[in-house]
Amino acid sequence: MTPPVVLTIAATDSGGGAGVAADLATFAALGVHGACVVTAVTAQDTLGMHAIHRVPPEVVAAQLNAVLGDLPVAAVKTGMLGDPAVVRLVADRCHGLPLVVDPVLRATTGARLADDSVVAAYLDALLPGATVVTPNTHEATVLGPLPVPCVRTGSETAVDVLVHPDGSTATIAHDPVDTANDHGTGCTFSAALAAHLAHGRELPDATRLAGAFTAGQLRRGRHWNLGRGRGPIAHTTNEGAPA
Ligand SMILES: Nc1ncnc2c1ncn2[C@@H]1O[C@H](COP(=O)(O)OP(=O)(O)OP(=O)(O)O)[C@@H](O)[C@H]1O
Ligand SMILES: Cc1ncc(COP(=O)(O)O)c(N)n1
Repeated sequence: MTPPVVLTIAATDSGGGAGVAADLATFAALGVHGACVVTAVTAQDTLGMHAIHRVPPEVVAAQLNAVLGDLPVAAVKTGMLGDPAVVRLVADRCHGLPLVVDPVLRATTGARLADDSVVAAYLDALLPGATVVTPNTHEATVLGPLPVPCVRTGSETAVDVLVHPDGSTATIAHDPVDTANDHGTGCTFSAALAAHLAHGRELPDATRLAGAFTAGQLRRGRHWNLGRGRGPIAHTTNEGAPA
């Protein structure tokens, strides 16, 4: 059967932990075809961010035209956008589709990935038309209350709270995993959420399944030894390499 298509609009991470690499691996694991629109190229490893090269907005627009003009996109996920013009462009092209916005403002390693103009564009243009927003604790503080559903993800506590615009909440708890290999966790969660929405699941169900998948991948990679810093969450689902 032809799989649903999910589009990620995000940046690359040369270390393969976060961004587009995490999203496409998650899509493959969850049975959807992944398309990708690249917003920036980052030189990054488990220790930190070394360089960021933004893709010009007109090239981001050309990628969006190519994907949206050809593929039957069932859901979209956004990661690092990094430029207010790109935030507005994504709002213009993607509102109306199931849209998961992971409002990436800084990396776990501390690097700032969005300035005040990007935050303003999120609040003004992109977030109001999102299906769901997935801020971590820091992002939720910066963005404040939102007019759309949010999943406030619980780094390390593994307790996620789905907050509806009317203030009602649903709490979803997973078994916490004790690990330092968590680079790319938020990307994995938001990509999994988009994949489950593309499969037709309702938001509460998709949220629960995305959290369970992410916790499972953290567990899978908890003893891995990749890099000298915070290692990546597992992006494989089958370590059975050819014999
Ligand atoms: N230690 C952990 N054990 C189990 N689940 C976890 C753990 N840390 C995070 N999670 C789960 O992973 C998902 C993503 O949450 P998290 O808060 O880490 O995102 P994030 O802070 O946006 O990540 P990132 O900093 O990578 O962008 C949530 O479902 C959360 O409950
Ligand atoms: C390209 C890119 N996208 C997103 C993140 C955030 O992920 P994390 O918080 O795990 O560093 C990142 N570091 N790099």
